[in-house]
Amino acid sequence: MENVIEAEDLTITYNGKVAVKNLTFKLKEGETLLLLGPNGAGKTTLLKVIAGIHSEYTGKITVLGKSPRESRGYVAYVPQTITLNSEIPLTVLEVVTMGGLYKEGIVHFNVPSEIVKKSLEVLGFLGIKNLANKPFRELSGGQKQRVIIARALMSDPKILLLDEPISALDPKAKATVTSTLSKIKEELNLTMIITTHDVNPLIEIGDKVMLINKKLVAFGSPEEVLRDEVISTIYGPSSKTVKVGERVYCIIGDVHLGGGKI
Ligand SMILES: Nc1ncnc2c1ncn2[C@@H]1O[C@H](COP(=O)(O)OP(=O)(O)OP(=O)(O)O)[C@@H](O)[C@H]1O
Repeated sequence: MENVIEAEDLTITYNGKVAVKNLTFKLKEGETLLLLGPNGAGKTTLLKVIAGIHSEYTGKITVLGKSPRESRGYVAYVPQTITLNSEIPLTVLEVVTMGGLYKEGIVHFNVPSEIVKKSLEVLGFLGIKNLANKPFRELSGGQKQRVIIARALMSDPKILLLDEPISALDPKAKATVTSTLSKIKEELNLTMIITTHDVNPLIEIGDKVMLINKKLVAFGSPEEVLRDEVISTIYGPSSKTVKVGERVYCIIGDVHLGGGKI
């Protein structure tokens, strides 16, 4: 397996001010990285650098062997906030076709039939073809997130970056979005980086976990990173990990890592 992302001593700044520093890690093709850290830790900032949309950094980072800017066409970035004007009554199909139109650089409303066909295929692949003609703004949070993921897949990315895809969802919707991501991982073999405050629902799809807090705190397998002595350095002495079967889960005080109450 090839390394698709390599960072060495990466320090990212905004107008000269350090946001996150000294990140060194490698991610192989098809691996899923769960990126954790408290508010302001630098998670979104790192995704933006990998996506080639923020370039103020020192150190080295390559994406698919090139600079992030050069690899932009192969990376899909799903931001935390879905910026679709809810005043415009777009259907799900229209939202997904947008992903194909961006790729082709097309800016007219006469959507080529092959893009419509592909959009329906992608919706079918994610098991939500039945939503195609529904107004996007009327969907539940979990349905919206899956549609936005479908839109990101329209550009045939090799790398999928997802910023907080399960935050603000109820536990059932978290599980549905996680199984969508699991399907993408299994069947499309994409390399994914997923930021989250709630690692537990996603733990089953994480090959690697990175914990940052303005610098690299830990990077490795879930078992290597999700240990009491590691997470307590960031989340305090009452944070704990528990092993259930083969999986490790995090508990912080009476809440899971940034997530729901237990
Ligand atoms: N556009 C910007 N200009 C200046 N500083 C910024 C900008 N975006 C983020 N920062 C700063 O960079 C640091 C990291 O922010 P970032 O949004 O990457 O954190 P995060 O881990 O994603 O946080 P959260 O979990 O709250 O989304 C913070 O100190 C933040 O204030």
